[in-house]
Amino acid sequence: MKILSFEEEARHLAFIVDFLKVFNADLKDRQSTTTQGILETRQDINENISNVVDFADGNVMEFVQMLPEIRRTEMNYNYIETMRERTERMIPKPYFGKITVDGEPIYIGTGTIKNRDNDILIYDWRTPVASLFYENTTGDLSYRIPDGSRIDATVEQRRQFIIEDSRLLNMFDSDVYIGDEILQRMITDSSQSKLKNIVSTIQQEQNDVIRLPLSQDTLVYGPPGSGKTSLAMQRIAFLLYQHKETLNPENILLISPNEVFNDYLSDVLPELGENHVRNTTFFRLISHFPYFKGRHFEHVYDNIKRLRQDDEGHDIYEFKNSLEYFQSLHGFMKHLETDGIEFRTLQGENGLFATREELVHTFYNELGGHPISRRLSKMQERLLSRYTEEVKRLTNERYRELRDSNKYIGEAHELKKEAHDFAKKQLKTVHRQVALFRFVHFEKLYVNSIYDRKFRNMTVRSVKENDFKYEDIAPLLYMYIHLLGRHDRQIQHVLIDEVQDYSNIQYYVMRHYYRKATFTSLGDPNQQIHPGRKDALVAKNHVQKRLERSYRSTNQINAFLNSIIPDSIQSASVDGDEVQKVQTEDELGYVRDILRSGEYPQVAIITPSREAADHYYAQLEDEFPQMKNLGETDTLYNQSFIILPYYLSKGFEYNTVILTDAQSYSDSKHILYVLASRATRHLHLLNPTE
Ligand SMILES: Nc1ncnc2c1ncn2[C@@H]1O[C@H](COP(=O)(O)OP(=O)(O)OP(=O)(O)O)[C@@H](O)[C@H]1O
Repeated sequence: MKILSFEEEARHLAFIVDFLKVFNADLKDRQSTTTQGILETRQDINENISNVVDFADGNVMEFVQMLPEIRRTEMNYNYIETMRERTERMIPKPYFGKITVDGEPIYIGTGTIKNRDNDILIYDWRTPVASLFYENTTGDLSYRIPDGSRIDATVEQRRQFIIEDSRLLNMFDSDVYIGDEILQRMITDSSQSKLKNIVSTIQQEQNDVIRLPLSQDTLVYGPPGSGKTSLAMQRIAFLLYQHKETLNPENILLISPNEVFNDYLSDVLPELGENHVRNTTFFRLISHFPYFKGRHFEHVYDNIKRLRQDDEGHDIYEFKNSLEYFQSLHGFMKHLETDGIEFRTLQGENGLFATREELVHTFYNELGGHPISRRLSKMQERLLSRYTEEVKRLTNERYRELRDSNKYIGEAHELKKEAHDFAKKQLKTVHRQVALFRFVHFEKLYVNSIYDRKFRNMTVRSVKENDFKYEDIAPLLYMYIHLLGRHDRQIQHVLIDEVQDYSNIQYYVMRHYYRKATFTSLGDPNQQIHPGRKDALVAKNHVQKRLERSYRSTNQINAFLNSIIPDSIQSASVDGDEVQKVQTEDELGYVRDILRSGEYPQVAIITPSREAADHYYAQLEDEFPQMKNLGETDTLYNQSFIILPYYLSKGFEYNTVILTDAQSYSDSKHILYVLASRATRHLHLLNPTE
């Protein structure tokens, strides 16, 4: 094996860059020819084959004959577009690593590039063989291929490159340096405020998770900064690559703690060559079901605030999220097969449409042999046809009235229309109730499922006042999804970030709704900021992985985190400033000085409440127009100066974090832990408890 010198590697890079540039220019040419081709074919269709396809004319055949050609041209166009985008993206940094495997050099980058002879010049990081790079060592190793078997290989050399603007700046052989120089460099690089693409420095324990099979449910726990979110992104990119033929971005869903995550996704995925992955929050699940339209549910942020202020709400929150209630809910729903179902009486403007008793009778006596979801859909069918009949009957009745009364003049068809509109209006509410399954009284069922009297009465009040709490969402959805058999059919893989925020019942709502999907769930029990206690997640049949090392914050910040929760973090980071604990009468003045100093590229001011955030913003916005006051539904986080209430800061990181009024977190070490771990370099705590 020949070991290339720095100069030889630089020459190789120059050759690859030239190749990519020529390839890119060629693709651009081909793109314009293909666009022209598509335009000409379209024009041809327009001119020569009439728009109104006429079977008698025989031009249908002509059109059909052209279809494969059109499809081929469009596929060709898509291929050219992908490759053009890929080469353009890769010119400044074609690859970041190299391994020599059984004598053959393999360069690794963010996409595969082949020459005209089909030789691979650069391997996509997601190819099976590239996995060897992430073993972070040399010697006799093996890698897994898609059919699950393993191939033995000897890695003779592992090299990392620093390439910027198409120039080789440095290179490291991992067997020469102890530790990972590039990782250190990446960690210390605070110039970027965006979530980074960590593809060049994925660590072995992270690589293991990224490359787990799609069919595998996985639960990953790891301390703050251990790369869980980054890993989720890399895993999405990996799965999409490995299952190109069967998996599209629309088949993957990321469930994250807040809306701001959209921005994160759009930062990283395109760099990895992927886009259009769907992102949602648990709260947004309710909007999938029109049944719940008009019901007011407390948002998770308000829930956290309320529980922190008020001891009263804890009991019921904990009860509704407990495994015990969840298990009893199963029993309750099973029992509904034979007894206990609740319906609403349906009442039109013109009188009774269907009584509760009648519906119960149909459910148990006429349809009792079917599973519940089938019974309910059959009932809906029947009620809808009764509705149609009733509209007909009412229309005729009204028509006769109109016709016979000498008050109304008009043609017969006008009177008929008026009569029909009248009939529909009379039954509008009924129709809505039937269409949305509101004849099933889910709220009452929910109340009945609560065996504790005190909690049941409290829930009755919430239902009456249309003031549902955050903890009501999961049981209601769970019942709804189960009893009606509602499932999403498109999503094949779900990634849940911050999974510690969900109770078992919430988790299983997501599992059941996305029934066709496997899950990668990532979190950290130490970052549970909800004031209520929760049982540990029961993750049956999940592979459980633990990440140990943390890459985000300086050793000093990590030591501070360990002082809050002992032994919670293994720092794989660098040294920085001491954590600043400041007692001051003038917090605003302190913050202002930091912002004015110009020393900090990105500062997050984290406040204990929305009101405090608004107050700071009002005081600072004139002097610092680049400042952003992050709102609850904002999707923009990437700002040099940002103010945000503590509950919005989950999952993100900022170069400098200032915690104002830090003593307000003395009730929860977990909150303090989460907030402090947002800082990558500098952490200032204003007025913490001593
Ligand atoms: N292998 C790696 N190479 C370089 N940087 C890394 C690596 N893994 C993680 N990081 C960096 O560490 C930081 C934290 O990563 P990330 O946000 O994914 O962690 P997390 O586990 O989701 O944290 P939290 O639990 O606090 O939300 C990011 O800046 C990320 O780029």
